[in-house]
Amino acid sequence: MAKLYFYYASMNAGKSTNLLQADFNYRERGMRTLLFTAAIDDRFAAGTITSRIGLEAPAIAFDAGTDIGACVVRQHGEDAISCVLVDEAQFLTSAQVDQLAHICDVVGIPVLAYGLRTDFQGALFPGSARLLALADSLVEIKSVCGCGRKATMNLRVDGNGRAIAEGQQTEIGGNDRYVALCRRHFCEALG
Ligand SMILES: Nc1ncnc2c1ncn2[C@@H]1O[C@H](COP(=O)(O)OP(=O)(O)O)[C@@H](O)[C@H]1O
Ligand SMILES: Cc1cn([C@H]2C[C@H](O)[C@@H](COP(=O)(O)O)O2)c(=O)[nH]c1=O
Ligand SMILES: [Zn+2]
Repeated sequence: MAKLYFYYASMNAGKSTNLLQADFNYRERGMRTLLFTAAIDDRFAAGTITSRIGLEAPAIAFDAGTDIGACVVRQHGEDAISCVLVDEAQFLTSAQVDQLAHICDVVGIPVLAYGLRTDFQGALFPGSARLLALADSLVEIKSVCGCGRKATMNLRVDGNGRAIAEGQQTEIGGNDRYVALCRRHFCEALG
């Protein structure tokens, strides 16, 4: 039975790297995959999944209006797909996560979704909340805070490295705008 996996982590933990390794693993065995990433994340070339370690691969860019379920069914009808991989899964809508579950349960293709668990205020993203509720398997990708504890939180910082407590949930950025911290140091930074 195909399963829905949610690989979650803080920023800079290796989510995209893990995704690209899993994708390579399928493709080196001659199996076809379909990759998705959020159109809103424009840090790198549009429609590309890029890891900080330098790996990259083309992907279908999704936004809130993308019917991922229909897209996968159409592509699968043309040439069988062995695995669907989704990066930046925190930006999925709840309905799109339901489509991913449908792809597993009805179409029979495993889905590997990679994303943040929480935002800069420690709140769940909508896509992550639905994945935490629906996924067959929840896998944490671990990274480390400067103090040696597990970095589970994402602190948003300004150009001077000062913590930002208020703002929109979505603000695209990399290591210049976010620092992955353990809960203790995240809470201390927010005062
Ligand atoms: N040259 C490198 N060699 C090994 N690891 C690296 C290198 N550059 C970055 N990394 C590691 O890659 C990880 C970030 O990978 P990435 O897939 O971009 O993360 P995420 O998608 O979770 O934000 C970090 O743990 C970082 O330490
Ligand atoms: C915490 C947080 C993050 N984001 C954005 C910032 C990045 O563009 C992505 C996550 O990138 P990753 O390195 O691939 O994990 O999400 C945001 O919009 N709001 C937030 O609170
Ligand atoms: Zn810490």
